[in-house]
Amino acid sequence: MDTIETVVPFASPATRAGEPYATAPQRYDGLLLAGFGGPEGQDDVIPFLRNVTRGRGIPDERLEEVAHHYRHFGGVSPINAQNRALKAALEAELARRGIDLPVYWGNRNWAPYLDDAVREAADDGRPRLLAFATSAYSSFSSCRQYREDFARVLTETGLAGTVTIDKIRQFFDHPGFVDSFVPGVVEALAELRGAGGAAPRVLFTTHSIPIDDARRSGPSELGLGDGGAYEAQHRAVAEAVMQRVVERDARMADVEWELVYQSRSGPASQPWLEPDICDRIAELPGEDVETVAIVPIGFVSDHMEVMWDLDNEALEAAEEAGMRAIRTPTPGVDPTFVTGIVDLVEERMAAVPREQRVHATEYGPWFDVCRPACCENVRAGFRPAAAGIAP
Ligand SMILES: CC1=C(CCC(=O)O)c2cc3nc(cc4[nH]c(cc5[nH]c(cc1n2)c(C)c5CCC(=O)O)c(CCC(=O)O)c4C)C(CCC(=O)O)=C3C
Ligand SMILES: [Fe+2]
Repeated sequence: MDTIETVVPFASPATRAGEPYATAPQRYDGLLLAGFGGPEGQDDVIPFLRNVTRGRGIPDERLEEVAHHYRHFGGVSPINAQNRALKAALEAELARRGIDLPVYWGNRNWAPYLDDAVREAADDGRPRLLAFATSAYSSFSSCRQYREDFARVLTETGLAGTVTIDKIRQFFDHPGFVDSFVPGVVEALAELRGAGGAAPRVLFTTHSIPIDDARRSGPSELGLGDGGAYEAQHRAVAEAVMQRVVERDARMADVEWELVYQSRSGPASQPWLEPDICDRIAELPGEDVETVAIVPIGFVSDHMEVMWDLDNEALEAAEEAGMRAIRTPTPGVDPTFVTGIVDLVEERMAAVPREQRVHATEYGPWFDVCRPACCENVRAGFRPAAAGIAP
């Protein structure tokens, strides 16, 4: 059998050892902040969407239908500004702790591209990169696609074998992520409930994905069914957030929560995770629910899915249903989140043993290194991925 060196020479020796957790401390030369990317003007919109859908041959007319969300905001996605702010916040926190780790920011789908970030790190003589991707859960879109793009970029730049990229574990249940949602939910519930009102409903919301992708999310041996690790991780995070909310405000012990999905795309014939947030909102008045807190646990910042699909569509659905609704904040550059990311960087550099790692749910601490078929996408077929165990 081929070894990882001959098949996918993209990861550091620490990762190639074949263990799911880093076993020895590892020096890194730079932190690769890997984002999705978004357009920054009307002329960028269609080229950006062609990048997002590359290899799938989607005609421009169909892309123009998706484009209207971006067109509505002048062709500008807020996501790049949010990643610039995150980069600055990470640099400040790394400097505060005296960690010599320059941050290289690169996106999968728009400038600044991952290719340029990796070339820049190589030019600076900093070849051992540790990546933080701005996506917390396990699935093709939120984990593996980043790893495949790392491998593609190392090949296309000719830097495979020179630059290595390891990836920080999926961080859905790191306290830095989980805790950052709590104050917003506490505040929203207090506001919605007012003085002695009925219990509001909490809708934890995340990006829908095809059920085929959900089933394959995470290592198959966990046997998590149709929703896979993706759904299980979200349910666990929702529960952890609610537990912390009730610890802070005991009046909310009777509040019920649900997991809902948003931003579905793709052909109607393909099943995606449900229920859709707007469908649920329309049903709630019939179940005597009068107010709703919408908690975007699937997103690290207020990008287009939040600004359009929640602040526009979901809040409108609530208004039509005659319900009061509050959308709570995403982590953004909240210090709880930023210090949590740097804690994850330190955890990985020091190879902290699994038992000593902080985690807020029974599904954590998630693995440092993915298994061969982890989050594979059958539609896309096999592509090599960085930061994984040898096939
Ligand atoms: C799980 C998930 C996250 C992670 C959540 C997170 O951690 O952020 C995420 C993030 C993002 N997705 C984004 C944008 C898009 N996603 C698309 C398409 C798709 N996303 C999917 C899933 C996810 N996507 C899926 C299964 C598809 C269908 C493709 C297929 O069939 O395989 C399309 C194509 C058009 C369309 O199909 O609608 C666009 C334009 C942006 C940028 C927003 C901005 O600009 O602010 C961000 C951060
Ligand atoms: Fe997406």
